[in-house]
Amino acid sequence: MKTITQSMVTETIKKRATHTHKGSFGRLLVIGGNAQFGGAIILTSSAAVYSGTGLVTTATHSTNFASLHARLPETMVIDFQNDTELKKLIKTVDGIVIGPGLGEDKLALQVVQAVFQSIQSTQHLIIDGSAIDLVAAHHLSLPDAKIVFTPHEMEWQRLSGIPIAEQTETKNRKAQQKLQATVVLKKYHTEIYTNDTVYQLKLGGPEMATGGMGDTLAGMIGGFVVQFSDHEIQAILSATYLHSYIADELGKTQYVTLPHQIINQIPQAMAKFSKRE
Ligand SMILES: NC(=O)C1=CN([C@@H]2O[C@H](COP(=O)(O)OP(=O)(O)OC[C@H]3O[C@@H](n4cnc5c(N)ncnc54)[C@H](OP(=O)(O)O)[C@@H]3O)[C@@H](O)[C@H]2O)[C@@H](O)CC1
Ligand SMILES: Nc1ncnc2c1ncn2[C@@H]1O[C@H](COP(=O)(O)OP(=O)(O)O)[C@@H](O)[C@H]1O
Ligand SMILES: [Mg+2]
Repeated sequence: MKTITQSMVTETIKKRATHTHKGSFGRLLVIGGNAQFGGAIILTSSAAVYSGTGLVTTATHSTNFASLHARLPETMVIDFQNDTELKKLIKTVDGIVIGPGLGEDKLALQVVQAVFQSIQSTQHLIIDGSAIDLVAAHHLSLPDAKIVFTPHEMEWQRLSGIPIAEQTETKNRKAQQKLQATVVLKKYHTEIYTNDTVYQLKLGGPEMATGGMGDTLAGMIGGFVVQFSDHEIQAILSATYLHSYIADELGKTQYVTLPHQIINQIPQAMAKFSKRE
């Protein structure tokens, strides 16, 4: 396994060119948040915006509109029950994050199917949380797109069929090859399985064990892949690194680090790494 290094992050987060505008930094659609899990999609959307994504739209349950906008006026919203609007929007974005707080009911399944039917091969698709469980439970065929799965160990067990205690590098690699997608296996010392290489994160710790921490990472990965799309794998590695780097920095003075506190620190951390040689 290759360790993810600081230099991979500095190579990714380049200084922004001057003659640019919001359209230069990616369009991302973030889908999730049912009536019960609205907080998840606020975190994912916020992480995407604070990671520098040019334009973020959130497709969620309409009960979340007011709370989402109160926390994050930078995002646009649509009702994820509106199949026609959703499919129209999918055509206009560079990437999609689907799953945080989506739930697993009939509507959630329909939303995942709509995305799988409409997405194009050039678009990034980050599949997290409930969407991973839906793929596993309904044996959904994966669309032709740049797919990244972000499971925790139990979600990976459901998706790959490998029990947590048997999730070795060899077995995980075999399952990744079968999926032909990048897998960010989240745990203490997260492992990232790509088509060529397995990477390991040597940062992060139990100060991060709070609900919403993975929802936040999904938004960061989405924001990074649409912005730094020339090097998709480096973008994924960099987002994963920064997420835990910020947590460890906060963890020097805090017993726990909350997802929204990590989100607030993303712009500063990106500036710091973009200036490092
Ligand atoms: N504020 C909000 O709106 C929030 C909304 N959320 C949304 O909720 C949805 C469901 O996601 P979920 O992760 O909470 O539930 P699920 O997939 O059943 O996993 C839990 C089970 O797996 C087990 N487990 C074993 N290893 C593990 C590991 N390394 N990491 C984690 N778990 C591990 C674990 O074991 P146990 O705790 O019993 O020891 C337990 O049995 C999803 O859409 C998500 O986005 C959350 O983000 C929270 C904040
Ligand atoms: N003990 C730990 N050490 C390192 N990282 C941790 C630890 N506990 C949780 N994390 C990190 O927090 C995140 C949890 O993801 P996930 O379980 O999907 O959260 P949620 O769905 O509640 O948002 C992952 O990035 C994981 O690596
Ligand atoms: Mg999760």
